[in-house]
Amino acid sequence: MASNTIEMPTDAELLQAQADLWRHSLYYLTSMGLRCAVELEIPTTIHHLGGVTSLPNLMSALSLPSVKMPFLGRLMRVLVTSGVFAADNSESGEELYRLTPLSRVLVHGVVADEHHSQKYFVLGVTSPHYTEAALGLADWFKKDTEPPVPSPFEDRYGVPLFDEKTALLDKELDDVVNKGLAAHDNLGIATILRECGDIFKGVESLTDCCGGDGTTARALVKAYPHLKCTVLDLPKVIEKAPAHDVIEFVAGDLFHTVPPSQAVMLKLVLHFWSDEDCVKILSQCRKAIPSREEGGKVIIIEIVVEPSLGPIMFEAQLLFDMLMMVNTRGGQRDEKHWRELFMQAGFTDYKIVKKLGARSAIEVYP
Ligand SMILES: C[S@+](CC[C@H](N)C(=O)[O-])C[C@H]1O[C@@H](n2cnc3c(N)ncnc32)[C@H](O)[C@@H]1O
Repeated sequence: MASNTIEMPTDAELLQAQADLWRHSLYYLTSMGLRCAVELEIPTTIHHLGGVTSLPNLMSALSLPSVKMPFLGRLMRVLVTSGVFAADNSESGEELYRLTPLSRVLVHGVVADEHHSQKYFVLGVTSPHYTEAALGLADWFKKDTEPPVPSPFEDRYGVPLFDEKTALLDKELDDVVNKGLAAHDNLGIATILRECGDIFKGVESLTDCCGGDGTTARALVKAYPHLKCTVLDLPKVIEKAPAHDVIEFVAGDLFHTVPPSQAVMLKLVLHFWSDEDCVKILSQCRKAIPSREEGGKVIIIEIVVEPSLGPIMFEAQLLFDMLMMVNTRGGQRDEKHWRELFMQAGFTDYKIVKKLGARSAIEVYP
């Protein structure tokens, strides 16, 4: 029977609970502080100032009114605590702010092969549309809907995210999320090649499914010049892809057909799709490759949810899963879940070849 009394924590537990409650209820202010830093272009400005700056120099480089200096100091203090920036003191005792690896990936406008500024990822995921969709979670849970269950985003706005119709909802949002998606997806191919390039060794031909404008394919053929690489994407994307003398661009729909190759790659594709759709996509990929003996395999780069990666990576994976739950019909899967999808699509075996931070490289065999 429900009791109307509650066991009270000790004073020490109560004080800790209060602090934890503040942190968890207020973490959205960390996100908004990060968004503010990106909107003000603080990472790019510190980069232009040589990678290190004092608060007064940052104020003047940002052209902010001097009355706001103490407030900027408070914002920077939170962002230093969350690892976005680093701080130390100069010999004269003045506080200096520096870029960290995190803020370096937020520097915009730098021309370098491997650099893809994550500015638009931050602006997309902290946008009013995303946050409003998340605010509707409780109402969404109460709604009894026939499968396939629309995401809270789709439920709130009547159109899915990353869809032709998203631009009709809000052109600016569509633009930001597409740029954010491209930046997020592109961050990584150089690391993949360095950390587990062996998965491409000996592969004669490869189809990069949903390969966009061919950024990944160009990096692959540069590293493996013998590789015959095909990029499959929707016609509207392929139309705009820059031509390449080795890479073949094919306009099509991966639910209908995948151009045949010895290996097919699905890099950050399946987490957008429901289980049913993933099985359809994987089945098309299986049809496109030869037997395992002939080197046939599907290469998947995705999150494999796993607590053993440690609390920070695990939390990042779970938050990314919540992002997918709120905004798409997809999600992040653990190994058991992946195995079920591979077997349902008719594959016989798989191997997690390498863990790459919060993501993994998986080979799936027919
Ligand atoms: C998140 S995925 C791309 C990830 C990409 N492989 C990467 O790592 O950079 C987004 C891409 O999928 C493409 N796409 C979406 N639906 C598709 C479909 N049915 N057939 C082929 N491509 C599709 C989109 O046009 C977009 O270029």
